[in-house]
Amino acid sequence: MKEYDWAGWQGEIIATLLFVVQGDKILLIEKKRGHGAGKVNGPGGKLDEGESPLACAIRETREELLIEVSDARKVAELWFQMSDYPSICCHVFMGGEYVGEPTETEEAVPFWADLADIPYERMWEDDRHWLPRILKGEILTGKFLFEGEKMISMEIAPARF
Ligand SMILES: Nc1nc2c([nH]c(=O)n2[C@H]2C[C@H](O)[C@@H](COP(=O)(O)OP(=O)(O)OP(=O)(O)O)O2)c(=O)[nH]1
Repeated sequence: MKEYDWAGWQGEIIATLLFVVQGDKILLIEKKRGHGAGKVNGPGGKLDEGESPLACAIRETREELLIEVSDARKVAELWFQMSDYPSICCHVFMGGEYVGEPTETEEAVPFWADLADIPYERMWEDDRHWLPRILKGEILTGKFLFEGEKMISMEIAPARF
């Protein structure tokens, strides 16, 4: 894997992801449009002006799945440096309580996956390295360098927020 100097790195975009877990299931989406369309991911997107990452994660999940999550907490911060898209600092949240029914929208098709059978082959290449760890309760930072769709550098470390 390639070395990358992250000193002084700043994301051009600040974005969020929110993973809802209930029992042995995780709520995922097939993303219909935007960056990563066609991939499986959690709901999320860019911060609005003046919005906090937590408020953004909850809003994006409301807009994409029509559910209101009430107990989201931050579990990871991921830095994505990409060759073909502005760099993204992504705040990742996890929750388990919500009202509403996960519903398909213009942005996403929701589905529940078994925690033991998450479809990593349909997800971004880095996800298999950090998602299992946050699902076990770890708090992480991750730094990922992409050349197109290919991950060419990865650093993951324990964190506290
Ligand atoms: N799980 C995962 N998510 C990623 C990776 N790279 C990456 O940009 N994302 C997520 C972070 C953001 O939620 C989203 C990209 O942000 P974006 O804000 O540019 O795209 P979007 O079209 O969803 O945004 P929006 O217009 O709805 O606000 O994709 C990755 O490697 N793994």
